[in-house]
Amino acid sequence: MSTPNTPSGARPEGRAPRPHRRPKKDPARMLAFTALRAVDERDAYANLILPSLLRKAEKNEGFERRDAAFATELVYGTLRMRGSYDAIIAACIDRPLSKVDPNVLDVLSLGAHQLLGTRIPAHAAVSATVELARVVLGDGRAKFVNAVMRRISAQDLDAWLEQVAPPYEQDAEDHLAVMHSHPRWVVAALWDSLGVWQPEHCGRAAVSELLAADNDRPAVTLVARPGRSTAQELRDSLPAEDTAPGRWSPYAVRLVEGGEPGQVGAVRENRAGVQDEGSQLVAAALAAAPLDGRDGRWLDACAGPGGKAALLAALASERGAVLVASESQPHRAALVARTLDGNPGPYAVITADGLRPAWRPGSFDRVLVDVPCSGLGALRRRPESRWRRRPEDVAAFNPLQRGLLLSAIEAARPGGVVGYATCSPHLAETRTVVNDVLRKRDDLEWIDARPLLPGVPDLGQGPDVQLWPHLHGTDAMYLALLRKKS
Ligand SMILES: C[S@@+](CC[C@H](N)C(=O)[O-])C[C@H]1O[C@@H](n2cnc3c(N)ncnc32)[C@H](O)[C@@H]1O
Repeated sequence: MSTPNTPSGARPEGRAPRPHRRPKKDPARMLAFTALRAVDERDAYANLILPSLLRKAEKNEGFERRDAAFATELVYGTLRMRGSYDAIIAACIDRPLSKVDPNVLDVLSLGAHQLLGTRIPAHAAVSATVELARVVLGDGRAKFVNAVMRRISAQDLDAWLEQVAPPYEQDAEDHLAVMHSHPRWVVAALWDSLGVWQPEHCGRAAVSELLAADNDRPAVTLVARPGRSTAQELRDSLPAEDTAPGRWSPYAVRLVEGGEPGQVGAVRENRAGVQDEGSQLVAAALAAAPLDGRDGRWLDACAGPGGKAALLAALASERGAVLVASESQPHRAALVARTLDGNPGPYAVITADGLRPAWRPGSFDRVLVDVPCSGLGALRRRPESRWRRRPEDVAAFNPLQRGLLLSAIEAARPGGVVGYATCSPHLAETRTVVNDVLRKRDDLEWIDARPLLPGVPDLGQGPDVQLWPHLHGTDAMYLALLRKKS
């Protein structure tokens, strides 16, 4: 609070002027603010900018693991919950959010997350946010931040959401969008898809669970590349309490709080990697699809950065087959080469446009085409992407998705198998693409993928499969398997 001056400008007797105190710099909060600004201003990706800021802070500011974990939680949590926090901040100020300086809004969002999404005591969250505001915004705007933070601290998250979300009965999608911090169009798209795949479990409770799962931090999952390491080896290389077995994939190990992939020798040696179980299931299902005749040439037509290719290459090696991993972006092809390095059997990494194939038609026995997509199935991992994506992006991907699937079909021999995968449950990117292609061709048989994901429940009516974060604990991967008739 500033001390009011007397009319003459002299301070009232007996009250010494408060000495100006330099604001205290808090490195973790400063770093979180810098990361948020980069995401907002330069469209940076949090999962890329944050590790580089943390590396610098470790080197120059002596950041420890605890500081890094705190800064990461601040950035990821704030970005994920931004929709809910914006609605709450809007209720605490008397002008539209669009009129608030984005720097101020980022400080307020970080503060709202500390107040409403962490266990930091309210007084500490308010004072740390005001200190941050003094450093990055100056004393004048810090007073505004102080006032808003005090209003936010008046109630907890549930009470705020109850107050600011429109009633469910009035507008169900808007209600869920505010409650679970998703754009409304994403709520609508996920709900539509859930309704098709899980008609019995697609009511308010189920869709709320799905949206809430998008806001959970996903556990880090490792893949033991077959023939190169085993799940048991991975578990043995960490303290028992740091790991849990995979739920569905025989190659998976889940890291629980505290487990670090870098501590695992097999990961450092590329014999294992970090990979969501959904992706492991997709690669394993393609490899397990029944096939008559030759089974020696496999293609991953959209391989970058190489997670599924590495599992496929390891499985191919065990069977004496060769994997060609193809990717259109040279820098991503380089990542594929790095991921596949040391694979025991033969493989090739090439840079090629899947729409203009570098191979003769009918060359391959198994083909995976894991197409570029909206990524709505991996919102847990990329906290800013839900705010960046637009509904029109989905339509924009469609011609490429269809083209890549048709090309993959051309690449397969008669009798060969094609797996069409997306990391999105949006119907326009999944079943609609496959149905469109099936309508145009009579040389394809739609294989039931469900038995190829043994033990995995709630996969729908088939023949394709859709995984869900709230049901399977995986990204929302989609897989359709097609066999080219002989
Ligand atoms: C969803 S990602 C694949 C992820 C990968 N399968 C994995 O598990 O690591 C899609 C990839 O397709 C690539 N891509 C986009 N257009 C392509 C094209 N026309 N031909 C080949 N690859 C393409 C993108 O660069 C991206 O690396």
